[in-house]
Amino acid sequence: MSSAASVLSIKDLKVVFSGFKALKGVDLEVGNNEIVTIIGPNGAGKSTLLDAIVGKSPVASGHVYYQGQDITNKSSYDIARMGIGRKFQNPNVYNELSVFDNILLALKGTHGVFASIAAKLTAAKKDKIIDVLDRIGLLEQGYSKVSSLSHGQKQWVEIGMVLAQDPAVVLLDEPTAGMTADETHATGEIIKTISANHSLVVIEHDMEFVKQIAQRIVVLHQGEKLTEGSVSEVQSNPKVIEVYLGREQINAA
Ligand SMILES: Nc1ncnc2c1ncn2[C@@H]1O[C@H](COP(=O)(O)OP(=O)(O)OP(=O)(O)O)[C@@H](O)[C@H]1O
Repeated sequence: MSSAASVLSIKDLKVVFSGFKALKGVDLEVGNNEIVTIIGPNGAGKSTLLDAIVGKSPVASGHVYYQGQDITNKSSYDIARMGIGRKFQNPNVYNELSVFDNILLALKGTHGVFASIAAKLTAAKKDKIIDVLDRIGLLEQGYSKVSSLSHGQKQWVEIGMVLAQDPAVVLLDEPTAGMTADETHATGEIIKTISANHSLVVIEHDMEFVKQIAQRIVVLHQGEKLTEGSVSEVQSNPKVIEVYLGREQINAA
């Protein structure tokens, strides 16, 4: 059974790759408009967890419920259509098209590059695209080619493409990878804005950024949930310091 208050409810999830247990029974609840941040050492199973939610990694046992419906092992296509949007680490944008056209192509119910751009744009679609551009902070760059944007701005276009699909849940895998400090901070503000209308699960390594956005942090380690809690709870947890934060501090020094 899923929890009534959760938009996403994960129960005892196990993922096994050729005998290797990447997830060993993970539970996770994500509430409406909540930002859940996942941290943990390399290989902890963070990406695998998001992959399992969107039907990209096969679930060996356990369940994923979305809005009370069991979506375990449904196809990625069906899960995306139902309302779970996923942004991957690498930008997957059309560089030679404008920011506006990239968002247009991602709009729900839009099919094919030529058909979408050639079709007459309804006022409703235009408003929707402008709203997305506003939320990702790229209104002024709407008619710029994506190729002219910075790395960080390209990442925001991709977030915009996810938003254009109207997902209830947005999953982001290291959204600030490769970004400057200013871009990282701006990404945090974008995520907070987005959370007014969506629930988010964000994998992140940058602890400053985690502190900026985090409401609840889940710590994964070797395929298991080590703990979860607020920033201060997690930061003062000796087990987390031992397996992750201590190491991060040494890396940052
Ligand atoms: N398709 C796969 N086939 C086999 N093993 C895999 C596969 N995907 C992930 N793994 C293994 O599962 C474990 C968890 O990987 P995962 O990418 O989920 O970790 P992560 O916490 O996201 O790490 P990172 O911070 O390095 O991205 C790793 O040991 C990885 O090598």
